[in-house]
Amino acid sequence: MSVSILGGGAFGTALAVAIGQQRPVTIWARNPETLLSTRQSPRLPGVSLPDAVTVNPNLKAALGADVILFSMPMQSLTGFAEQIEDGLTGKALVACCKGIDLNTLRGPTDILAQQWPDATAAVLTGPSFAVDIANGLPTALTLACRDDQLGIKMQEQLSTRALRLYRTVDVTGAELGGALKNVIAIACGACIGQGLGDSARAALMTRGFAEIARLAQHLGADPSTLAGLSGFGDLVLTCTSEKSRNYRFGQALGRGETFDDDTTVEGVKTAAAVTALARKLSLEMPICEAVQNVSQGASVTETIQSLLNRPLKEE
Ligand SMILES: NC(=O)C1=CN([C@@H]2O[C@H](COP(=O)(O)OP(=O)(O)OC[C@H]3O[C@@H](n4cnc5c(N)ncnc54)[C@H](O)[C@@H]3O)[C@@H](O)[C@H]2O)C=CC1
Ligand SMILES: O=C(CO)COP(=O)(O)O
Repeated sequence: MSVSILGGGAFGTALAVAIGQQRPVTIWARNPETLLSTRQSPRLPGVSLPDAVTVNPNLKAALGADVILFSMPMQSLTGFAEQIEDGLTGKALVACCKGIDLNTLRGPTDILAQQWPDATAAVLTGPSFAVDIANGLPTALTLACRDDQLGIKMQEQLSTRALRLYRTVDVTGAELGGALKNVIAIACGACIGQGLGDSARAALMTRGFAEIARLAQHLGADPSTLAGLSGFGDLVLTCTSEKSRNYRFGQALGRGETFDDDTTVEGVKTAAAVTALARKLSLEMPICEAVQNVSQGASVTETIQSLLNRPLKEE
C-alpha cells in the first residue's frame, strides 16, 4: 500500500518523519518551498524529513497513493476536498484533523465520505504532539475505520516501532473524542490561567469528559472508545500540557493576554460547532458553551461564576 500525506504543517510533517523511518511515503504541501529546499517544515523547526520521504508538490500525483492522509486544519478540509476533481475510487482516506466543521456540523470522515462516496473514510487520532512523534518518542494512536479488514492493513502499514496504532471500527467515537477534547483543553487552560488551581482543572476535565460522552453516545459512539486513547487519553494529554496550543490559548484567555492568530487552535471553532449541535439535539453541554462564550469575548471570571452557579445535581 502506497501512502501519501496531504498537508505540510506540524502533524503532517511529523507523520511523514515517523512513517518515513520504516517505509517510503510522499508528502504534499500547499506551500512546499521550504520543505523542498530544507526538508523541514516551518511548523516543526529542527526536524528533517528522512530520505524515504518524497516531497511532491504535484497534488494529482500525491492522490495516486492507496492510502491518503488528510492533515490540514478541520475548517480547511471541506474547501480543500471540493477543489479535487478525482474520484479517489477504492482509496483509503484518513482524516488526521480534530474538529467539527462549523458550516455543516459534520466530522472529517463525513466530509471525506460525502466528497468521495466510492472511497473508504477513516480517522487517525489520539494523544500525540507532533514534536514527540517527530522526535521518535513512543506514541499510541487510534486508527478508526468501519471496514475492519482495511483497518488491519492500514494499522500494519502506518505503525512504526515508536508509533503504535490501535484499531477500532467506532469512527464516530474516535472522531468526537478528538474533536471535543480540544474544547475542554481551552477550558482547562483558562482555569489555570485564572489561577483557579489543579482541583478545579480536574473537575473541568471530568465534567468535560461527561459532556463528550453525552454527545458522542447520543450520536452512536461506543463508551469504550471514549475511555480509550482518542477520548480519555487525548483529553488528559491536552488538558495538562503546555505543549498543547488549545491549552495555551485557554491560558492566555484566563490571563487576559492575546494569542498568536496564526496558531492552529481547533477548539475555538469546534466550541461554536458543538454548541450549535448540542442545541439542535437538545443536549446540555455547559462547559463547551462556556468556552464558546469566552472565545467570543465573554468575561472568563463571570463565565466561571455562572458555571459554578448552576443548580446542584446528581453526578
Ligand atoms: N500538531 C499536533 O501536535 C497535532 C495536530 N493534530 C491535528 O492535525 C491537524 C493539523 O494541525 P497541524 O498540522 O498541527 O497544524 P499546522 O498549523 O502546523 O499546519 C496546518 C497545515 O495545513 C495547511 N493548510 C491549511 N489550509 C489548507 C488548505 N486549504 N489546503 C491545503 N493545506 C492547508 C497549512 O498550510 C499548514 O501547512 C489539526 O486538526 C490538529 O488538531 C493532531 C494531532 C497532533
Ligand atoms: O491533538 C493534539 C494532541 O493530541 C495537539 O493538541 P493541540 O492542537 O492543542 O496542540
